[in-house]
Amino acid sequence: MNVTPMMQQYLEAKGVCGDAILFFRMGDFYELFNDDAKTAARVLGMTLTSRDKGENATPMAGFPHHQLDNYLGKLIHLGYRVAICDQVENPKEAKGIVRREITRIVTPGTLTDDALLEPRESNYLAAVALPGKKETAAEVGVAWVEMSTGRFFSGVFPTARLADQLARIAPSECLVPEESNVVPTHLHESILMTYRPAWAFGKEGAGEVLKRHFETMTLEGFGFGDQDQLAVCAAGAVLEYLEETQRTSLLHIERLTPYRASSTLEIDEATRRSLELTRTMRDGRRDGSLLAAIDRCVTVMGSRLLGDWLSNPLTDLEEIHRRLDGVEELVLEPALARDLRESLKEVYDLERLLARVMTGRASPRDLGYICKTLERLPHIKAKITSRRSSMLRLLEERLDLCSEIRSQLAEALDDSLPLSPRDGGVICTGFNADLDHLRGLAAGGKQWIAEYQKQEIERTGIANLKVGFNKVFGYYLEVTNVNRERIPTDYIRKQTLKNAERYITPELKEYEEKVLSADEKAKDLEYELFGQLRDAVQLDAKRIQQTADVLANLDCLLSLAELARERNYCRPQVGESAVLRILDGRHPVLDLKEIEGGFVPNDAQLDSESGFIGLITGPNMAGKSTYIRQVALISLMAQMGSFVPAREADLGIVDRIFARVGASDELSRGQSTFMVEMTETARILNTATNRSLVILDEIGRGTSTYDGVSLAWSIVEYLHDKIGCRTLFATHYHELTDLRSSLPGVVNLNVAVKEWDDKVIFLHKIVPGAADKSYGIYVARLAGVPREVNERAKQILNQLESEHLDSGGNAKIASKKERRPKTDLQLSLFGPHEHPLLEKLREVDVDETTPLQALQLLQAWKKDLHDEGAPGG
Ligand SMILES: Nc1ncnc2c1ncn2[C@@H]1O[C@H](COP(=O)(O)OP(=O)(O)OP(=O)(O)O)[C@@H](O)[C@H]1O
Repeated sequence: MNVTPMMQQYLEAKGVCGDAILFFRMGDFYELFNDDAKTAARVLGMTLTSRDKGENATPMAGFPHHQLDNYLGKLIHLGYRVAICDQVENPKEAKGIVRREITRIVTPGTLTDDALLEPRESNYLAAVALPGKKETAAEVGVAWVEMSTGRFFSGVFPTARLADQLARIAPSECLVPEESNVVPTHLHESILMTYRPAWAFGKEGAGEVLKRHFETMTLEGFGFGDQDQLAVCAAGAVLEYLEETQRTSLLHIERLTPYRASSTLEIDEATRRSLELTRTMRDGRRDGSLLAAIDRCVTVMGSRLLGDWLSNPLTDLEEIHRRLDGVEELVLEPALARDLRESLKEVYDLERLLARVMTGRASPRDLGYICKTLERLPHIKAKITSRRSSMLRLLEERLDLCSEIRSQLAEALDDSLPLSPRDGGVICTGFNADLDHLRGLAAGGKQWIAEYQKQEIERTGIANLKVGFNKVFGYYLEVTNVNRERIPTDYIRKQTLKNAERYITPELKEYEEKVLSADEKAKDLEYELFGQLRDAVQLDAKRIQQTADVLANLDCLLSLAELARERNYCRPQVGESAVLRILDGRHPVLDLKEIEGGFVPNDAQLDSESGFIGLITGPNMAGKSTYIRQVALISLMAQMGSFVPAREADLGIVDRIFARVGASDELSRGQSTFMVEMTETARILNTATNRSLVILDEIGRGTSTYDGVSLAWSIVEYLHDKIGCRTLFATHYHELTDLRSSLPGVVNLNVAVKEWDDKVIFLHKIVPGAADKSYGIYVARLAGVPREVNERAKQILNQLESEHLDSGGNAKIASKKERRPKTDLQLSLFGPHEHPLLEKLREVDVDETTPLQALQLLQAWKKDLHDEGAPGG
């Protein structure tokens, strides 16, 4: 097969971009070939064509170059890597075929394009390093970087906690050694796994790459010691990958911060999911999560940092108080807070702007945004000077005004700036004398041309003679054919049109030269000056980065203060003792929603005196899950330094929060709901300490009643006797309320319900004592289960309540004779003969049936009946 030189070039590029899809620039288009074209046709619906015919036929698909972001974005979000091969020389100057090179490889974790990033969310690339090839090793190193801002962290974690850490970081891509399966497969759905050669994670290579990048002899200066070897390996693998994929500078990654898990509250993966901290359980989106509900930041930097605060609540009392003090001061000074928020509204995304400067991608407009942001600083600094709280004082101290670079930018930049630095209009008049001179020349030349046109009209008497300009001939004189006779002899003909002729004169050409070259020189000079400005910003990068961090912190405090004021939150007392006392607590997310009758606040008290294990019984839909979740969220919010939705709260620091709430969709893990529930419960029992907070909902529901009760019973005993941690346990098993008599730390709670006129009203109020009824049947009625089924269920319930269970543990239902007086419901329902459905109905354990299951059963029964009645059925 003949390969054209262009195709040869394509194949070479393809050879070095691994499994990435290659966008190959040809003129004004990006083209995809072979399998790449087929993939794009399949996943993006691009039209598949063919280049050449016969044996050389090559599948091909393409799009206009200005749609790059669009196609790139789609592929990246679908989890593909994309390599971009651009033309790197001007086709006009090319000798032979134009030179092309891969200019970057874009992957989900290395995005820097604004168009492809969520402004309010961090986008991390992570790497996991293992000691040698040992997957069974006790520890792993994990590093993660945010390419668009340059934030870079690394730490060592127990291998058993890897999934928890990855859930916390939520990277979009993760580098792992080839052939390693260290990352649990269920995480592969949300994180693109990129396999790298083992050497990339090696001790020597990693150390070298880091030292070279940071230009240091050792990493001790960053706080890394011998025990952090794996953290260094992971960080090295990250940098090595960035060097390979990014063809731009990585200067904005100027620090590697060691991450110490001990200073943050541990939240495992399942808990994070159950509590919907930063994403919802149902669709994994930010909307609907706790973060979205509490975010009142006015800058995107603030929003990203708030996400970090929420994902990493603190355990250090002093640090928690520092944040709370800062929030409190802003709550108590609403005018100050308002003023600061107004100022922050004019602050741009300094972190990402700076990263663009460092990687050489900043536009003149970006520099303008940096300048505008820096101009807000003196006002902000003045406002936070001499404040009471140490947090605000510290922020004030760290807020570097960056005055020199600010005035440099302000003096140089024009008011309205272009996107491209090459088109001129970047530098304002008065900044550079040479530039002003060139612009004067260009403008003067234009003026001369206008005069010249006037003069020539007078000289020739041709009223419609005009001077025009095009790229091929430059300036010309245009005369319509009617006036051809009057053309002076010194006109030189250049171009003939249908109705007119175009001429030049030596004089015109001379001025053209002046104008064009002045214009061009002015643009070149502007480009040079722009480059100098960009370099100047680069030199001050550290200072600007620090200021960006201050602004983000300030915005977070203001956001928390705004929320506290808006929703009437209180400052929690946070201390060392193992108490949990909340008065009139509310669920931070539901509290914001319109709920009929309003959200009902609830108290909570867990401590060694009044009981540290709260056992909550109550009907379905009463609000048990909401209540226990709300207690966990309030504790967590307090430890991130936030005020909490309550009238009062006294919360002893917790080291870990465990929540097993609601069955999530576990099918993808290939495990039954019950298995997952027990695995998670096992983890809680094995890792909780007496400083932890445990929230359990309906444990044991997925198995038979006796199994379930027994398990739930022994779990509560274990938590009580062996762990002694604050616990809330919501359950349907009323039997468990007997635990109170044998375990002094257990306190029974239930959700108040009012019965009125055969109806049940959920009051959503948690009250002391055990629930005496289940109300599942009422809930089934609410869900729309037909009245007949409901009536019969009530009957069965009455029987069960009087007779309980038989010796085999099965629901004992009265025999036919006992059960059926003449007016009995079954007669009217199913006729005089025992219908097979009755047997099925008897088998139903109403206590164990959710409204949904009841509906499904009913549907199945109706179908049976229908099939039976059908002709021939
Ligand atoms: N304190 C409250 N104030 C007002 N409405 C509430 C309150 N708590 C819960 N609700 C409402 O009740 C609904 C059911 O709450 P929740 O899911 O917590 O009940 P549950 O007792 O856990 O039910 P199940 O046992 O069926 O899971 C919620 O969706 C909410 O609309």
